[in-house]
Amino acid sequence: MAVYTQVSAEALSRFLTRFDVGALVSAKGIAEGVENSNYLVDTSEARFILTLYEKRVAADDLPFFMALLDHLASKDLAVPPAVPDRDGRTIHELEGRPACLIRFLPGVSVTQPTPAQAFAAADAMGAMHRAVADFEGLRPNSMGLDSWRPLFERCGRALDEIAPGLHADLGEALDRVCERWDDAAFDRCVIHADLFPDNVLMLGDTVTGLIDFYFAATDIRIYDLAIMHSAWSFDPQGRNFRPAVGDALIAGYSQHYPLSAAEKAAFATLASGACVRFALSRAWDWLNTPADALVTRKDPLAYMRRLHHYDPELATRTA
Ligand SMILES: Nc1ncnc2c1ncn2[C@@H]1O[C@H](COP(=O)(O)OP(=O)(O)OP(=O)(O)O)[C@@H](O)[C@H]1O
Ligand SMILES: N[C@@H](CCO)C(=O)O
Repeated sequence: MAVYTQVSAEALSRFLTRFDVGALVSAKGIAEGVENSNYLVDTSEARFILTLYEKRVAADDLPFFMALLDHLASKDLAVPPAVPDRDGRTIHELEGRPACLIRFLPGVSVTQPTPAQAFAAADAMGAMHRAVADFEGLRPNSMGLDSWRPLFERCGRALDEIAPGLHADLGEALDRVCERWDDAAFDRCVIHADLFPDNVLMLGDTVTGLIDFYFAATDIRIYDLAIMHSAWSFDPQGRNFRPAVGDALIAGYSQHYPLSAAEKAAFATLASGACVRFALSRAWDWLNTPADALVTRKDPLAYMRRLHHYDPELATRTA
């Protein structure tokens, strides 16, 4: 579940009076997601998502995220903008947390994407990268390459409590990625940086929403596709690679930006970097979330297994 902050019906009704959105009819906590508290809110006029921002989203970053959502929505991309109140403000405070009322988009996120769905989703990512060409916002990637070693060191030897050998394996993978990563070689732009299947809403093979931009940052453009490739082209445990899905992602994205020879050559390193990034954030959460918490912990080892697909020479203690 992801409802960390409870919002009372009274507080929500009062909150909604700031907007021209009608009166509160119902509100339900949304179980999906791990980062923020989300409610599905129905009013007499429409349906909305109410998001209260929790630990990982810094309030100072919200103006960047809201400007990005607005920019993408204004270009007719299926991205939900925040709803402004009567004074034009989109960022609020509710129950002591930063909060935004977001337009609801139809669709469901797929758990086992087909190649056709992967093609459509990567096509949408390519369209997003085109659409940010004239977006002026910049945000350093707080989960980018420079953050991985400090996070690895903060996890420390406790990694071996998750699986014996994880400290050595992840350390070796990190060294190899850092040696090979060439920041200067590729185009940069604002990337989504977390476009997992659960952050794409679909109806059939059509993308109806790209959501959860709260890791969006300025970074290597093709790294966004590498993150997506590592998230979409495997079963959730990371055991089986699904080449048809991987190929469809590259084909869908190439409709906007065909991969250059240098990008093709670096793709496995960028995808290994994505695996290190998600193995580390998952490991940190694993070590710092009590086993009986209501939030489902995501398995870091599912990303160690993916790592071995992209870098088969790595040691295999934890895959
Ligand atoms: N604009 C929207 N329209 C429709 N549904 C939405 C919208 N935004 C969020 N949702 C629903 O809420 C769920 C949780 O949202 P979201 O992924 O943003 O949460 P999160 O806690 O940031 O999650 P994550 O763990 O992926 O970082 C989504 O899976 C989706 O079902
Ligand atoms: N998409 C991330 C969680 C949100 O950052 C993961 O699956 O590890």
